[in-house]
Amino acid sequence: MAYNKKEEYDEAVTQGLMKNYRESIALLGEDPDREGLLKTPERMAKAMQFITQGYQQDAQAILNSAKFHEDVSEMVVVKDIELYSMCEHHMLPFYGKAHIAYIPNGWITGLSKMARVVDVYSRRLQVQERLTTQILDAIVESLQPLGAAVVIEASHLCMMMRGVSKQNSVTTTSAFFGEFEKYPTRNEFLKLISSKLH
Ligand SMILES: Nc1nc2c(ncn2[C@@H]2O[C@H](COP(=O)(O)OP(=O)(O)OP(=O)(O)O)[C@@H](O)[C@H]2O)c(=O)[nH]1
Ligand SMILES: [Zn+2]
Repeated sequence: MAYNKKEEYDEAVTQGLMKNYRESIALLGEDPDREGLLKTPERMAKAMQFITQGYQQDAQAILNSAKFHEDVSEMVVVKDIELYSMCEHHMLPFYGKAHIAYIPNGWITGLSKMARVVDVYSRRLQVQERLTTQILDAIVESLQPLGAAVVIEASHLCMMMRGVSKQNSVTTTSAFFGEFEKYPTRNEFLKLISSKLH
């Protein structure tokens, strides 16, 4: 399965979405037959299928595809993983960064798989809180670690382009498991992700 690039689109879904988007463009007062808009319903249909391709992807399959036995028990942190998701209330984007950590308990996974799991759950209709816990739960289920943590910082276009129109608010959500429920470990992680050193 292509993780990063959706190359195949379901024909029936594409046709259905195209019909809807053509109607939407007309309802919004535009001319769907104007040259610049002629291909727009098809582009939107493909873009939306790309943005929601996470429904067809399996986080466990991804994490387990590069799962290695390793006797280490030091904290692994992958920070600043960029994410783009869609708020389920307005179907407008929210975007930001995810920071993930875990303490292995016999198993590690490929570092890139963390970022792929972020994509699997970001590319759906989401709320930031659920996105955060789904990523955590996937890591816990696959690796059975001593601890795991996920922090997401994101800006929501539904709060920026419309509604309360607040341009600078950033929402932070977090989810902790095991060792990270204790303060020393949690604080070490929070300190590491706030550090500017790479
Ligand atoms: N908890 C949570 N809320 C979100 C998220 N994304 C958007 N929202 C909020 O979902 C809420 C939906 O509220 P409603 O009152 O039903 O919708 P609305 O009238 O468009 O609300 P306003 O955005 O305040 O204009 C808003 O407060 C949004 O800010 C998210 O990821 N998590
Ligand atoms: Zn919204």
